[in-house]
Amino acid sequence: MFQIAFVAHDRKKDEMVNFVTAYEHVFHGHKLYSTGTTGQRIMAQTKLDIHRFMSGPLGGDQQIGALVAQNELDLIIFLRDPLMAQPHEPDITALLRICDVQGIPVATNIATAEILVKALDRGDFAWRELAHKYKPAGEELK
Ligand SMILES: O=C(CO)COP(=O)(O)O
Repeated sequence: MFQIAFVAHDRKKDEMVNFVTAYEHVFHGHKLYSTGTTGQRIMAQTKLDIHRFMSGPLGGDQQIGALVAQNELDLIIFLRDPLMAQPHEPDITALLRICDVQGIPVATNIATAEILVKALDRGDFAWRELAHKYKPAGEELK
């Protein structure tokens, strides 16, 4: 079981719902998280149980970033809108940065999301179990 987060900007929410619906069988059985509205939309369309954080502009990206900082997320599907400025742009940048700090797979478009979910289905995320085991949260203090 892995921990997976879904985040989608408004003009990407339909795409996210369609994507998660298509791969519902893969996501089933994992621990799922999302920002507020994204999770609401996915749960209305699927049978998945998702722990919803706050809406992105109200701090949801930061809450998901906190899980990443603690090495508690294994995959993030973050369908960003590259053509629309967001009021919480610094939060978005911070979330992507902390994913790079921790080396967490994050898909920011549907093509990458497809590849990662197929990898998840194939069992290619087993290395994350080792990451949990050998890199406990807070080990590397600077
Ligand atoms: O703004 C978001 C991510 O930056 C998404 O938030 P919602 O899922 O609440 O719309």
